[in-house]
Amino acid sequence: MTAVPATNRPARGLPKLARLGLPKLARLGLRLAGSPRVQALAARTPGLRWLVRREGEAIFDLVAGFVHSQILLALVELKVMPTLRDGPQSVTALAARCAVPVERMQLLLQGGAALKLLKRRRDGRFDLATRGAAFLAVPGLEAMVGHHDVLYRDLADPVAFFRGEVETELSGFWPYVFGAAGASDPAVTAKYSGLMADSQSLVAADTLRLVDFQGIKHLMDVGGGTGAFLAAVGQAHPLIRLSLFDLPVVVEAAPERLAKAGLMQRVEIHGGSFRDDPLPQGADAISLIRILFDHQDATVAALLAKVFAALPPGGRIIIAEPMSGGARPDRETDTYFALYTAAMRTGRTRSAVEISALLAQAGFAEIRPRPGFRPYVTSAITAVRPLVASDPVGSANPTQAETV
Ligand SMILES: CC(C)=CCC/C(C)=C/CC/C(C)=C/C=C/C(C)=C/C=C/C=C(C)/C=C/C=C(C)/C=C/C=C(C)/C=C/CC(C)(C)O
Ligand SMILES: C[S@@+](CC[C@H](N)C(=O)[O-])C[C@H]1O[C@@H](n2cnc3c(N)ncnc32)[C@H](O)[C@@H]1O
Repeated sequence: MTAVPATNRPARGLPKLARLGLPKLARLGLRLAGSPRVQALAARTPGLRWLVRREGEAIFDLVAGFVHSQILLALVELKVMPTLRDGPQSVTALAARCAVPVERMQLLLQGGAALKLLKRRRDGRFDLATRGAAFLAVPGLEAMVGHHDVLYRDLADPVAFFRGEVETELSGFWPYVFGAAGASDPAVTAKYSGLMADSQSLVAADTLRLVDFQGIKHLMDVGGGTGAFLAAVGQAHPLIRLSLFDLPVVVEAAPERLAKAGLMQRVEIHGGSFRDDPLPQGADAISLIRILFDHQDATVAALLAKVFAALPPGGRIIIAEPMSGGARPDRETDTYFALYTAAMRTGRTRSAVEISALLAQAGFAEIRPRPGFRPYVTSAITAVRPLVASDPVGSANPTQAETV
């Protein structure tokens, strides 16, 4: 007989269930939950009925989630929610406005009300519900949902998707991800930069809450788009000098935004590619906001090495983006963002542990993950270039192009 270590031995006198040990208890739980007879019995048992209903609803939500998303997409495309901002409307009025047959409009509005985006009034008219109003108030969210048809098509055959057999549409959707060459058309770039900038305000707000910017004299935002994050930092911290670095075609639209924010006196704008060009020196902090998850590990390692080289000893790096829950899978980031970045084919939603390892490899110290209070908006990690030079483990060679 194998000896059981004293710490693993169940104490004498414990009830029989506890003596089974936790793993065995968990297996027993699975057997019970997975038995149709136990399910039926629980559904008839007064103290357990709520559990059956709650679990059933949770499972049904998974089954029906894609239908919910399509109801949301139709409401967004038909602009039903903004229309109802001004007050309730009848089904026939909305049907005429949206060019949808009355019966189908009823179906859509009833579905929207069931999802609590709309409210069905006693007189049969439909109104905006609190959740619908909150949805409209999230900057950029309507536009984000509006482009989900692309991801939806990429996931239409999920097994083929997970086998890596789908030529994803999303892989061609964000032109800048593939380097300067992919972002040469100013009209196309303006559309994508706009989508990013609109959805930036919550990210900036949460990053400013998660990260202490005190002591920073000069912040450079690498991949900072048209300057939305810098504008938020500049307004919150009036003494920080600011630099923006992004592709030349992207930064073209930055002066307009930064001038509107009254920040032109404090900002330097640099057009360049972090793949091909060195990063400008002089900032004592560099931020990478929603950058790493666009790229594969080799590109990220090369970029972090460049950031390390551009910072003075004691300089800080600030990373913010939605992160995988890693050992504790997260409902939003390990589903939506993980599949989204996988569909881009160059991207990956990394956990704080994975990003920390890449930072350590680049030579950074004092690596501090700062879990977001709503991880689907962002989490953050900060680190410091050590005062004493140490040999970074990673290579500083930038990758020229991502192999897709
Ligand atoms: C008391 C009474 C009667 C009423 C009270 C009313 C009241 C005050 C209710 C509370 C309402 C309230 C304050 C709600 C607040 C809701 C908020 C702030 C919701 C925020 C939601 C944010 C969401 C859903 C964000 C989603 C973000 C997405 C989908 C981002 C996607 C980003 C992508 C795909 C980025 C891609 C970049 C790339 C390509 C990978 O590089
Ligand atoms: C997902 S967006 C994030 C923009 C902004 N930081 C935000 O959170 O809204 C990625 C940004 O990285 C920039 N980018 C991509 N490749 C780049 C490169 N090689 N050099 C500089 N910037 C690049 C894009 O132009 C884009 O603005």
